[in-house]
Amino acid sequence: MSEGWNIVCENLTVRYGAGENRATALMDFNGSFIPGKITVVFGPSGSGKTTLLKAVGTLLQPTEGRVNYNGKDPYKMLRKELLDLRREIGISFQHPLFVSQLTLWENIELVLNSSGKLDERHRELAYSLAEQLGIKKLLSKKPSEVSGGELKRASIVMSLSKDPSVVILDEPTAYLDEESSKKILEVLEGLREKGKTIVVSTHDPELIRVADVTYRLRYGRVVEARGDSGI
Ligand SMILES: Nc1ncnc2c1ncn2[C@@H]1O[C@H](COP(=O)(O)OP(=O)(O)OP(=O)(O)O)[C@@H](O)[C@H]1O
Repeated sequence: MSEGWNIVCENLTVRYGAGENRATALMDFNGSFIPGKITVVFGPSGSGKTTLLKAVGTLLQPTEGRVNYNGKDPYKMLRKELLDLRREIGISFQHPLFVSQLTLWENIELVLNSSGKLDERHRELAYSLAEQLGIKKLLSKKPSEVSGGELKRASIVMSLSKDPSVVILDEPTAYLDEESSKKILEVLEGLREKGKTIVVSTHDPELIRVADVTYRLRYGRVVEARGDSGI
């Protein structure tokens, strides 16, 4: 499957902690993420961007409200159905997770394998993404042997090489120089052309500029929504 999914959030609320420590990170988020559009979530640090991306990415069950993938709530799916859906979601978070004993390439293969996509087509896709993002020569290195920015780009290759229908990237251009950020934008524009559903959080004005739809968050609430997010 390569086309994107329609993701619709209804009154999505996420609270962390319990008792006196209970805090609302996301409040009543209503919005959608649609195929062939780059949807950007931005706002100050702590405004709930990562929380929203995790909830949309099926990694954090909302306290209230719903996420719908083509009309179905992943948090109510049977395990097998949820695992199949997760194979079609490529996520890269701010602090990338790698197995430290493995090379970058082995880490990429690990992700492909766990998605049932360890084949030539996906290996080639990984190589071409690595080339596009300027890290192909580093694939034989271990995570500790490359810079933070290089690791960030490797993590984006890792999440995209399985050719997911839904792409969720948390601050993909953070800590990157202008040239690397531009390459990430080009990758995102290519994914948009392919009709993927693209969800990105950022502080980067350039990324906000190329977005089709934007949600600005403040204290866990949407304070401004722009673009056509209708389905
Ligand atoms: N696991 C957690 N337990 C308790 N509180 C949390 C947890 N994760 C996040 N928070 C809190 O929830 C709020 C939203 O955090 P979140 O990481 O979603 O913000 P953000 O907009 O992504 O911030 P940044 O731009 O700094 O990455 C913050 O107040 C944060 O301290």
